[in-house]
Amino acid sequence: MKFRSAARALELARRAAPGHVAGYLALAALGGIAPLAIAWLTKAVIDHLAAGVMRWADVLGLTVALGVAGVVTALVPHAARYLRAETERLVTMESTARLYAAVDRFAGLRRFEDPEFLDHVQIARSAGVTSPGAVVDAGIGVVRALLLVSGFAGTLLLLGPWIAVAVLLSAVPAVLAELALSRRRAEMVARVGQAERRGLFYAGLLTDPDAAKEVRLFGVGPYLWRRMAEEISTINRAHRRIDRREVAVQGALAAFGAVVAGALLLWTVRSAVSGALTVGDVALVVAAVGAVQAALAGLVNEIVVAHQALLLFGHYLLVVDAAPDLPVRAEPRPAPPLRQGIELRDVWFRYADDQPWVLRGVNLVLAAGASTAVVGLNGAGKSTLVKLLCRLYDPVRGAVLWDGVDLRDLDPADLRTRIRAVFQDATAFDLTARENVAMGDLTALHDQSRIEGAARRAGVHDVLAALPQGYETLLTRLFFSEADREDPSTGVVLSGGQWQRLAIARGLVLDRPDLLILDEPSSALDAEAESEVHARLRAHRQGLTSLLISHRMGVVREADHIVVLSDGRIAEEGTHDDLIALDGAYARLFSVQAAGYRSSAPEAMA
Ligand SMILES: Nc1ncnc2c1ncn2[C@@H]1O[C@H](COP(=O)(O)OP(=O)(O)OP(=O)(O)O)[C@@H](O)[C@H]1O
Repeated sequence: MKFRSAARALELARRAAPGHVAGYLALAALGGIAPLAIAWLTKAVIDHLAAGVMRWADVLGLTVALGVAGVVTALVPHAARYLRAETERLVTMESTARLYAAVDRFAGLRRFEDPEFLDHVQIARSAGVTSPGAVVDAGIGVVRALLLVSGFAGTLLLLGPWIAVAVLLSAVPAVLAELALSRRRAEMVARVGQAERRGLFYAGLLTDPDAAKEVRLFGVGPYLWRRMAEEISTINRAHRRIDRREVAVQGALAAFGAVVAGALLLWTVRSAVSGALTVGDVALVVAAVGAVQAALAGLVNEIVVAHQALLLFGHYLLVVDAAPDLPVRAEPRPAPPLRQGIELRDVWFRYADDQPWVLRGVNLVLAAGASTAVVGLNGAGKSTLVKLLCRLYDPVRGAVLWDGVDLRDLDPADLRTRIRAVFQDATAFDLTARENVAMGDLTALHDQSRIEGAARRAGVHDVLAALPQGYETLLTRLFFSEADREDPSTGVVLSGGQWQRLAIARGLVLDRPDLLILDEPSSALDAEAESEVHARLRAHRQGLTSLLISHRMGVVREADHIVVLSDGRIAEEGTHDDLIALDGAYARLFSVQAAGYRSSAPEAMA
């Protein structure tokens, strides 16, 4: 599993920065060989000097070579650092692009409501995208350390086989102990992952502009901070336990390494005194023992880093490789313009197998060119119906048919070019007014007449045109544009109703969608604005296939066809007059609202 992940990380790096990876690898190899060359050259120079040969010509070549090796050793880390940073940047760019492309490919909403999957996304976004770079870096570090170890171990082998064996064996406990520690650390990281995410959640709340007013007014800041501190303490306790174990284990290993090095030094000096080794050999052994021990420690460290990076990369791969959340046919049919209508045929839906049914056998036809309105109490399933029409979910049973063709047979992206919706909880993008409107159809981004036309239909043009930079004004105080750099106070915050009109403009920027969905489009508007916006929408919807969801019965009554949804079933349907004559749920809802409007204020308050 780990090997497959490592191969994926390397493949990603090879694609993102082939030249940089090759250059970094070459420099790392040079960095692994240069110390060996220096050790051997030093030994040769010392041996010449110790033999009493004082002719400059004899040692000139060696000294120059030593100088060159020294310069290479000095320069390599700097060049390698640059290549390493550049490789990491390019690889992270590629992995980030792949991650967000993969997330964007999920055609539905299921993945975004699965907490376990969201955990993977959170780790993939933060550490996961940098992990392939870390894997490559650690891999190259392993190559360098292996070159160093094998070069110096070979050298020691020449001087006395048992020295090499002793030094290598002395590293075995270190390797095993470090790997065990790394495993423990990885387990700990997985264990505290929840606490870390919760800590981030509290930190986000404490600094979130949207939450700021309630946090302040209700005075819940200290409570949130205490909850965050509890999470941080949990994380710290887990880290502290591992750190203490590491100090104990690494201290013991360092002492053991020093004892082995000391014993070898004693033996080497004694061998030199007895004439079995030269003075140069002593220098070589000292250099080799230090280098092998340092390189083995480096090797273990790189393996540990690679191991942890691969664990994080595992979360990244889970997201990138996740199966589509909605099945899409291998060769989906393009969605044709709507001719007859959309039919929900015996549609059953629930959000998860262990949750109650939200829609229970809904049969409904949205006739092409007609306006349909859906009413019902809170939680009746109206917004869920909208999500099925946009194919953000598939029905659990039954089907939604577009001119008789199951939505599951159509290309979701193609289908969505035919549908526009104004959602109840439309997004306020921290972008300019122009971009906020154009999000409904990006082909209109630079088409002022289309942007303005949509804004006029939604009754928000005058507001947007009067902003400090008109449609180019940023609708946020979180950022400032280049034009505003000197005057960040020009970022504008719209009111709730103005945002809602802007969301309507977004829904109308595509001129004639095949289906226009309006899910509570006017809940934040004042009474005057509401009737004005609905008059415009009515005019715009003439001849369009539209679906309106609203609790405002005065608006609903205008629809060609009205459906009452109750507890996931269609309880009543017909025209306003039909339903009033039926004297059922619709008539009751209508008369309750009408009575509310008619009653005088003091009575209503009583
Ligand atoms: N993403 C979700 N996951 C699980 N349950 C959900 C989800 N969205 C909605 N529900 C549940 O489905 C039911 C229907 O919700 P829905 O939003 O469709 O109702 P609605 O008729 O639009 O209500 P309202 O008038 O309050 O907007 C509710 O019980 C709600 O709790």
